[in-house]
Amino acid sequence: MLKQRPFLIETLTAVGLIVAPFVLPHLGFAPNTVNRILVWGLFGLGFDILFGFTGLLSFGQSAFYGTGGFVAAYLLTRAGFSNVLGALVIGMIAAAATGYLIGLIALRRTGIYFAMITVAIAEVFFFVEFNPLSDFTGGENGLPGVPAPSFNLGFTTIHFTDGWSLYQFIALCYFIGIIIALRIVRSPVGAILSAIRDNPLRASAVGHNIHGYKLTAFVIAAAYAGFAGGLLGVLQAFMPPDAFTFDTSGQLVMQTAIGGRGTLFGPLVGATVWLFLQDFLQSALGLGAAWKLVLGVVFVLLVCFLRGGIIGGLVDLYGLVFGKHKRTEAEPDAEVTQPPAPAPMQARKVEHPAYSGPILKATGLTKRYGGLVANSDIDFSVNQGELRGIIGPNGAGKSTFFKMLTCEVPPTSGQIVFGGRDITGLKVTEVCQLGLTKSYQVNQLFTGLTVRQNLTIAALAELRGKFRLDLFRTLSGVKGLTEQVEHTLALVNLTRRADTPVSELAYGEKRRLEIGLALATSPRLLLLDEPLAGMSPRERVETVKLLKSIARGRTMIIIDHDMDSLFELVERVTVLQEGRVLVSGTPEEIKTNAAVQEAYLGGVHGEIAA
Ligand SMILES: Nc1ncnc2c1ncn2[C@@H]1O[C@H](COP(=O)(O)OP(=O)(O)OP(=O)(O)O)[C@@H](O)[C@H]1O
Repeated sequence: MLKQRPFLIETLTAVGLIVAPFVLPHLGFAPNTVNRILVWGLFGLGFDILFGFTGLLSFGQSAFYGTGGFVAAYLLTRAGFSNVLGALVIGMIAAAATGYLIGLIALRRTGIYFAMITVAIAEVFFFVEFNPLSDFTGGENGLPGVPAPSFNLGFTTIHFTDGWSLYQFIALCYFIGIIIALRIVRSPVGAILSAIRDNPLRASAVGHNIHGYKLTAFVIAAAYAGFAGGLLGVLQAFMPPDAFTFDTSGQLVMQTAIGGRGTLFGPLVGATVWLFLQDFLQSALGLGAAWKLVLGVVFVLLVCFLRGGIIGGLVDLYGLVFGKHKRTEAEPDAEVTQPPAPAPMQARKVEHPAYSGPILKATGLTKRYGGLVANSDIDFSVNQGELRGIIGPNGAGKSTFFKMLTCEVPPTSGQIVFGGRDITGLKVTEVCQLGLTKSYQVNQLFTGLTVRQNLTIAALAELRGKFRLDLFRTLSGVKGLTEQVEHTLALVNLTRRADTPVSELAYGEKRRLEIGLALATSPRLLLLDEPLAGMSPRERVETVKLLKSIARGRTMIIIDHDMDSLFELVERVTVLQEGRVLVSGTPEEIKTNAAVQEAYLGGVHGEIAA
């Protein structure tokens, strides 16, 4: 997420665009090269939102670049449409609509499969342009005669013909493009896109409809591509057929990687390097087609040694020169030993206020993995305000049971009722939205973000619901967000570490943040899967103290192997063995239960938590 320094980036961009025509000619840049760089930069703004911010690597952006470009060019050259800006906007809308339809299909898969689908889609569009639609697109001849923009102001008409004159129009388009892109990445949607890039599983588990947000990023990228494609036709007075080629998509990916992904300006910087090298090596050094060899070497070196691209490298250098304080190990955390007593956080509204039974009731819950029965015929219920512990030997089925309760995995048979509502078969996102969530046995954090940003992602899910298109709202405009995040920071004793990146946290702090992520969604029922796992004895003592303070007024179910600590925390304990409920009772009853001792000690009697 970009730092929110009001209007600094916007102002610097405006200044850069204004001085560029006075400075760049002295550096050997022709106006046409600068205009091409801006078109690529604009194309890349949307792509960076998709790739850099959301983590979706598409090789199919040429499909939308070509669609927007050819729709605009067709309107201006064959359909008698004379308003250039209007044609560009229509082209952009056509590309966005195409992006929506393609996204519905492509986003059904992730990772390499998503990338492969986008390659295939780009190829289909290329074929369609050259064959069935060649009457409209001009086939291999493209569409010549695209007019330059002009604006009639009544008393005079402004013409943006070519060179630095056309630059003014393209620079204005780029400036509007960057303003919109900055608003998007600073909005709640932008924050959630970064969370999806870092950990899609957790983003959906805290209650966000990640498919909806990914589709949004896909459509935004298509819209930018469509507008940039239209500008390409205007810039060249001709819509070239190669807009649709796979090379176009590949060049965009490489330029973004060279400049720095997740920075918005990376594609612009990458395009500058690319086009400058192209002009310089081809014309000045007379390398001809061999210039791509040099580009290839530059690309490999950059990817190997500057993983954040040129902008990422500059940011790192800035950090080094100006001595950004980097901690390698955790500072002593005085707060841990003295947990504050924050005001109780409001649990969310009860969905069925008339319902008075247990908050959670599972009946006949069974989970089979092929021939292996992980859980078998479990009947289980928890009352409002209860603190329940679950214990059992390794492989007893405890985590699987939690996964079924939170609807991460569907049960093979059985029913789960939460707050009076049958939630069997719902999605994890919906269940979290109803107020049932868990902290994970193995940390599932947003590792590229800070502690505060992590908790913000979780709190946004509760405050905004699973999907909302507030693309132009700021995070500070989300009512109650700051309070909820600050409150959760205090609850898990991470206030002093709020702006620390997750990668710099000590293990115990990461475990507390893991619990914090679940807490920040204000759950009505909180499940904690081995919250003490992997902690040192000191961290355990502190975390138990912390859990006691969190537990006040909440309904919680806790799995842990540390029975001393667990028995200190909970009122009742359920013991699982070989996927079945062995027994339930108070900690005292469980400690002395012969069957439990048998399960743990293989028949050697004695108190298990002595
Ligand atoms: N996705 C899966 N596919 C196949 N088998 C699985 C899967 N998940 C769990 N199991 C099996 O189900 C059984 C119960 O596993 P589970 O992780 O629920 O136990 P657990 O009580 O949480 O164990 P631990 O205390 O070691 O975390 C184990 O035999 C495990 O190997």
